[in-house]
Amino acid sequence: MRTLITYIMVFPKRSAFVLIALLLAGVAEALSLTALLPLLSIAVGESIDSDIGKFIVQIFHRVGIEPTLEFILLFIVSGMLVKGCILLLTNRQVGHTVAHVATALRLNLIEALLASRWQYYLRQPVGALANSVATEAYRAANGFEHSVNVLALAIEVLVYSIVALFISWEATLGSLIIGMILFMVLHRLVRATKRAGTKQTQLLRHLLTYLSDVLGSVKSLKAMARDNVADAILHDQTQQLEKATRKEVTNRAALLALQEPILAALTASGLYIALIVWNLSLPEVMVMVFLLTRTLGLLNKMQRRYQQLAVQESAYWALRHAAEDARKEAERTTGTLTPTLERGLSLRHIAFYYDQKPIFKDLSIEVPVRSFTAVIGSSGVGKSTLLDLLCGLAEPKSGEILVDGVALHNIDLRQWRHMIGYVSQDTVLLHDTILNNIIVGEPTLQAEDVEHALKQAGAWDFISAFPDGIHTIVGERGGLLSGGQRQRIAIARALAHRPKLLLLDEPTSALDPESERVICETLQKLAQELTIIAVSHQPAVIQAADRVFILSDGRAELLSNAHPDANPALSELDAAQGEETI
Ligand SMILES: Nc1ncnc2c1ncn2[C@@H]1O[C@H](COP(=O)(O)OP(=O)(O)OP(=O)(O)O)[C@@H](O)[C@H]1O
Repeated sequence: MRTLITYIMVFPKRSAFVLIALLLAGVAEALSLTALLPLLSIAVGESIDSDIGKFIVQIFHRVGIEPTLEFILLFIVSGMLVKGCILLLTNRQVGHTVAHVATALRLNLIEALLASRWQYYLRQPVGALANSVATEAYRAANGFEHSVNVLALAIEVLVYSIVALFISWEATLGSLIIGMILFMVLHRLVRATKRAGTKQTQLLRHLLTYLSDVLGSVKSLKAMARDNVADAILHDQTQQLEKATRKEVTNRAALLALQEPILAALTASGLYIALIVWNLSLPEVMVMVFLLTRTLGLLNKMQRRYQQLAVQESAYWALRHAAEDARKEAERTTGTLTPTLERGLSLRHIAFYYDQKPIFKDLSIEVPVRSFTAVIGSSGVGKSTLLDLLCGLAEPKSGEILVDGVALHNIDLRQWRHMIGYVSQDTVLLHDTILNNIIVGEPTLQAEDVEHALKQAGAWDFISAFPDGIHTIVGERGGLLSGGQRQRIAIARALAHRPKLLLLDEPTSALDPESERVICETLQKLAQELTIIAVSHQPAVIQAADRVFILSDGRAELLSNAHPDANPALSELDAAQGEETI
């Protein structure tokens, strides 16, 4: 019930439209059916003595129409036709609405997640997100359809009951009470279906999270013949899912199977009481039985719809809670100032912790504009974290990050990030063309910008050699390209929007010496126009940099100001790594 009300409150206009349409369809049908009574009286040659019958005949006379058999038949058929047309329009609207609801739920979750703090986002399993966007959104939208149908059927029951009340209020009340008892008795099956639905939602989440992890590392698993281990776990989860689905289907079938005989028994009893105990006339009894069977039939249909809603509702709540949790963890953007990068960047006395784990204690770094700064240090010392701080993906606990002397927390983060080109350590390309892999997220980019960036990144030569050039599909996670080719495309992606600050996390780790030399030369050239900070272990990058900082013990130390032939940073790095191993 809570889900039903929530759906209506979340999508009020669409629900109202569908409901009104369904209501009109119900009224059209009920009105045409009320004509049944005089029709039957005329058909069997009896005088019309019921109130409703007289009332209808009076209305016909008032509008100057003689209620002949032909006319009443035509009236009923027209009523049904109107109902059919309204239903057609309604169902069309329901279809549109279901698609709209699914899209709205998907976008809501994706937007909330993308706007969340980086630390929160990092903890979300990708498979669960894919499951939410695909399966849960679809199931939740179907739940909306069932909700509106439950409401529409409830209104139809009301309309039918009102019509039936005019004929015999005793029989109507009696059958509604019996209908309610039936509803309550069979509600156990609805509750069991709800549990099966919740189980399915949980299992699908786990299954898809695990599946996406397995598929992400399938190469190494296959190479070590461990893919059967994944099989076993997936098999087990699939079996549990099958069990939950079986329960749901069985409960649904049981509800359907039990409703019909109970309804038949009730109708037979009603017929007996009306004919034998109350001595009603045959036309009256026939119309009444028709209306009551229909009312109880509608009640049953409503319960079946409600059962289907119970299966899907857990998907809606799972999706909604995921979005709400993400919104609670939304990135705080307090800054409003427009950033410039004319003088340089300063990190002053930065302290940073992951939970309780200290990464930086007192980190200070100065980076002038139009320079190439390399940051080195042993693994796990905090090099990538430093780049996260510069992008505003992580916030220092104390100390300041200044951009042209303005504190980063006073700067509009989105504008600041628009000025950044970022190449991450693990280059993951989209399963799309090279062109789209570079344009991604920046609709203003043209093919010329892409070509320029590819040339800057030293990728143009190998791409022009492909038969489809920049329209070549790179495969799943860029799997159809070599590691070095992927990295150069990632660098081109970072350069395409002509950033002012280029941040690179191990930019040449997958390159052969020749490609690395080309990239380093490119970076040196680029440093004449923009500011570059590269985290690296590669000697070539360290040698190419103007300035090298080494991170250790939560601090940064400047090692050189130029790139001499024998860079002291390299021996410092070796020493630091040696200490780490000891
Ligand atoms: N999101 C996170 N939550 C908690 N701890 C983290 C998180 N990210 C990194 N760490 C930890 O913080 C430390 C610094 O990580 P970081 O990735 O910055 O190191 P790094 O110097 O770039 O390492 P590498 O050279 O191996 O890439 C590591 O010990 C890591 O385990």
